[in-house]
Amino acid sequence: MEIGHYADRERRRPRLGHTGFLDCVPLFWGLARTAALLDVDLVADTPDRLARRLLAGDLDIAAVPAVTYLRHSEELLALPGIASGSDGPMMSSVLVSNVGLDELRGATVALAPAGPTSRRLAQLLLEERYGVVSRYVPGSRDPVSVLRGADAAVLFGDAALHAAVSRGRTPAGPRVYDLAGLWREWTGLPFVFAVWAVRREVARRRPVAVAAAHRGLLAARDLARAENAELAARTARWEPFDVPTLESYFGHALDYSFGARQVAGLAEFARLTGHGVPALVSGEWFPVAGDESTVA
Ligand SMILES: C=C(O[C@@H]1C=C(C(=O)O)C=C[C@H]1O)C(=O)O
Repeated sequence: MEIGHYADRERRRPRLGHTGFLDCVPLFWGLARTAALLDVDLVADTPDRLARRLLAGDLDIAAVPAVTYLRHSEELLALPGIASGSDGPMMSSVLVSNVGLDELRGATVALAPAGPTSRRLAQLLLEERYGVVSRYVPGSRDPVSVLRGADAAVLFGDAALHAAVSRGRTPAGPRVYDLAGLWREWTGLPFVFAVWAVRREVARRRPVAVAAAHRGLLAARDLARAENAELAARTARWEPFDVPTLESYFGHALDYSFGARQVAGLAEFARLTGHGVPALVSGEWFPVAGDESTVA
């Protein structure tokens, strides 16, 4: 009887951490429809906890906040070709505010828990683009109550999308500023909120499994893009967003590319926030999926 086989760590599916927000839904769609879902263990958690769990060895590959990746690029490698960001307004990372941005000097800004990149981007824009120094306090994830006790608040994920969509319908409410949109206007570059990262140690020990998961993610992304209308219609049955909103969010606002322009955007963010520029800028990625000679 092969009891040893059952417990063999190397046969374990790669544990893949995702945020559980709508920005990962197209990937589930593609992973399910290509059957690559059978080759990974999906684990949902908040972006900051995914990063902690990846670094602690509790996950093998995960979508981690860009700021965490920049801080830990010695332990992590980014998978090429895929990230979560946008080249213009993203809709799911926003600053909601009772006043204009240049009126936020000395004002209280509530920062969403669990989304360190959105928080850092908002602070960077306020301080460096608008010359505004505000008082930052911990915020909540509830778009309805988040402005109680604060003049403005950073939201990300589905709560931000909700705020962005409501603003279009009830223009009398608080203003909603799209953080990636403001970044794009300021720098001319796309913004990367999360990269898919693997621990270097896992990449060394299990290159074939990591390459297969990487290929699975790329194929899932491409299939979801090709089937966007159907994806939006199926998702709208369960989410508080209508089909046109989801079609536009999945198909236009979200950008899963991670090529030269996105790397330039990430490098610029690293420079402006005082992080070292990550090695991937000089071409250090996990070996590209599909190139079996580099992963055998
Ligand atoms: C804006 C989004 O990106 C999220 C924002 C993150 C951050 O601010 O650190 C991290 C992961 C992303 O999933 C979103 O999920 O909608």
